[in-house]
Amino acid sequence: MKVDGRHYRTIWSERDDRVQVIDQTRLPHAFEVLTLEDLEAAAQAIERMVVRGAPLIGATAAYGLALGLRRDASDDGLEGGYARLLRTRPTAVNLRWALDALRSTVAPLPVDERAEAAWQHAARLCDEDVELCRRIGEAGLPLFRAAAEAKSSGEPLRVLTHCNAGWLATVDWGTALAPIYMAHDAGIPVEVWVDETRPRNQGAALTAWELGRHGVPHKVIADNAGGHLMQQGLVDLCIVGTDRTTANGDVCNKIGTYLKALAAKANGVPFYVALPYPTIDWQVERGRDIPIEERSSREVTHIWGRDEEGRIREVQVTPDGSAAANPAFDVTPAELVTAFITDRGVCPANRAGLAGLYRQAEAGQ
Ligand SMILES: CSC[C@H]1O[C@H](OP(=O)(O)O)[C@H](O)[C@@H]1O
Repeated sequence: MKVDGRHYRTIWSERDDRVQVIDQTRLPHAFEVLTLEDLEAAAQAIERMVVRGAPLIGATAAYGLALGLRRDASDDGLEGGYARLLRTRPTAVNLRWALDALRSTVAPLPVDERAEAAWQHAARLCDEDVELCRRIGEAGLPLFRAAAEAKSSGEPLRVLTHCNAGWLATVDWGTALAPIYMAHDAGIPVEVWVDETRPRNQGAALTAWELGRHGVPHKVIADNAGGHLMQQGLVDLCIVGTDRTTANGDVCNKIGTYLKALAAKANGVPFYVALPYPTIDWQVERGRDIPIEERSSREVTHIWGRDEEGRIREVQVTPDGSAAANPAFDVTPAELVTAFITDRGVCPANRAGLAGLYRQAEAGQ
C-alpha cells in the first residue's frame, strides 16, 4: 500500500542476497526499513515481531530459508535452516506451510540449483500472497456494500476489527482490512473501530497507522469497549484475521478475538473472518489442538510509546514484583463465526463450507 505517496510491500528484495522489511516494532512513530542478509536475521525478525502476521511470517520464512541456502544448500543446511525458522513462532500455520512448500521445491534439486530456485519460490509466494489478499478484498466488497445499503442514507458502515490484519500483516492489501480498503476506495462510507489489542497494541500502533495513511476514518478503542459499542448498536459488523483455521472452521487469532466473537453473537452483530487458503490447517480438527504461543510477560508489564521529547521508549505499567501471563492467541469456535471471506469467495465457517470452496477448486471444478 502507499506510504506518503510511495507504494510499498512489507517485504521486498533489491538484490538476490538480501531482503528488506518494514520494522514494525518502530511504527507508528518511525518508519524504518531493515535489511535481512542471512537466515538468522530473518528468524530473529520473526521472533522479535519486526515482521508479524501469519502471511508475512510465511513470506519472511521463505526468504529466510532462501538466504540460508545461499550459504549452505546441502541437505543438512536445508534441514537445519528449516528447523531454525520453524521454531520462531508456533501458532501461525503459514510458517510451516511456507517452509514445507519451499523445501518440497528445492529438496529434489541438485545442491547447486537450490539457492536460486528457493529465491524464485519465495518471490512467487509473495506475489501469490498479494493476489490472495486482493481476492479477499473483492470477495468481501459485496458484503460491505449490502451492509452499507441497509443503513439509513449517508450513515457510515461501522466496522470493528481486532489486532492488525492489514497490509502490514501480509505482503500487501491485508486480509481483514482488504474489504475495508476496497469499500472505502469504492466510495462506500466506512468507519472503523480499531481495538488497541493489548499487550502489543497491533491495533493502536499498526492498524490505526495503516488506515490513517489510506484516509479511512477510524477510532482507536480500548479492547474492553467493543462489547459496549455492540450493545449500543454502534457496530454493524466485525471482521478479523486468523493465524490458523482448522478443517472444521475453528479460528485461532490474536488474544481477545474470542471475547469479541462472544459479544457479537450476544448482540446479533455479524462476525467475519478473512481467510487466505495458506492459513487453513487441514491436519488439525479442533481449535483446542492448536499450539498457543506464550510470549514474554514483559510485553504485559511494559509498554512502548513516544514521550514528550519524541523519544520512543518503554515504560513499566505494573508494580515491581507483579507477575504477568501473556498468551498471544485464543480460539474462536466455528459456531461464533458468521462466515469466512476467503480468496475463493464467501463460505460458511465449517468443514463443508471450506471443502466446498477448496476441494472444488482443487478438482478444477
Ligand atoms: C492476517 S494474519 C494477522 C494476524 O496475525 C496477528 O498476530 P501477530 O501480530 O502476533 O503476528 C493477529 O493474530 C492477526 O489477526
